[in-house]
Amino acid sequence: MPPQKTFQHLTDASAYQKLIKQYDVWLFDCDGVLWSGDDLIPGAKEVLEKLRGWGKEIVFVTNNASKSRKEILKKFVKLGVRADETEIFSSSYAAAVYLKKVLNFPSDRKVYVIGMEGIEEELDAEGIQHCGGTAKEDNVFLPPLDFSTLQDDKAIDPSVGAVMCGFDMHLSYIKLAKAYKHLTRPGADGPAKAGEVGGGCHFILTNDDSTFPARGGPWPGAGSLSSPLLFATKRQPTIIGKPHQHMLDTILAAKHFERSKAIFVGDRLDTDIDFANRGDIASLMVLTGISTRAEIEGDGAEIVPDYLVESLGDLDQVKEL
Ligand SMILES: O=C(O)[C@H](O)[C@H](O)COP(=O)(O)O
Ligand SMILES: [Mg+2]
Repeated sequence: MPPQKTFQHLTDASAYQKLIKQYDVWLFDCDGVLWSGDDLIPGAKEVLEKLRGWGKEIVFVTNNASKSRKEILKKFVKLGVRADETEIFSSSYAAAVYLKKVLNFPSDRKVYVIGMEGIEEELDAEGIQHCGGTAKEDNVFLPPLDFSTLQDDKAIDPSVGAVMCGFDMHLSYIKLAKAYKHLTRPGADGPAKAGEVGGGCHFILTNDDSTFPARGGPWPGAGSLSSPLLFATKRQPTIIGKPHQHMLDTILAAKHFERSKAIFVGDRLDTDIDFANRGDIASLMVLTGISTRAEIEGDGAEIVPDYLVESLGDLDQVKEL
């Protein structure tokens, strides 16, 4: 058995200073690191400003697909945190890029969305047609045990060539039922082809976080919302967000940094820290989100960061480099 990985718990200004000196590229998870819902983590804004002032490159990497990069940028502005759209990588963006650039998704096919504006706006930006999502007709409740409207020819659109599932606070039976029908029609396992009616239908999850950190949380996350579809269809989806490779590919296509000089700051072991570990990027865990210190201690710990601090705000104790 390989020896258990250990982490360094950093607790004072000189340890934080040494860490900052060591890494030139700082990648930040958002929910649970910079903010929790709409509440900024104390000190996070100040630390980001200091890192910029010391010439560090900043990148934001979020699995949150509820917003597009443009909308995430608005959130940064609202919270008074400096950011640029080119620094933001969301799973909604990475998923749209994956469809366009990796799958060459045909322009005459549509994506059926379980999700919110974030996914729709990123699909629009890539020129990909979509339905479901926030469309009025799919944001209603069906009368109990009444499947009649789903029999309508228009209900199950054969031009759909992919189902994309992300965080959706208006998840409903109608959306699950339509997505299920697309994913299980004859030949759905294959790729979507141009000019075809029905046939292949890709199954894509923006991310599969089990829980979501926000005030009063954790709450069920995007992965919990897509699980009924996995259960019903027995299909294995392609998952885009952290810890999966597609997210790293999307970042590296735009940012060309040396991995040995980069560090990823995250609150969640099975997404952020695993993402960094798999990608040969150093990892710093904070305790302001989902995962706990108990999970990285002891023999049973499977995913362990390189460093631990209580909160990103602690690094604000560093006054100069
Ligand atoms: O359910 C979700 O989508 C996730 O919990 C959440 O949005 C993760 O965001 P991150 O921590 O990667 O910023
Ligand atoms: Mg997080």
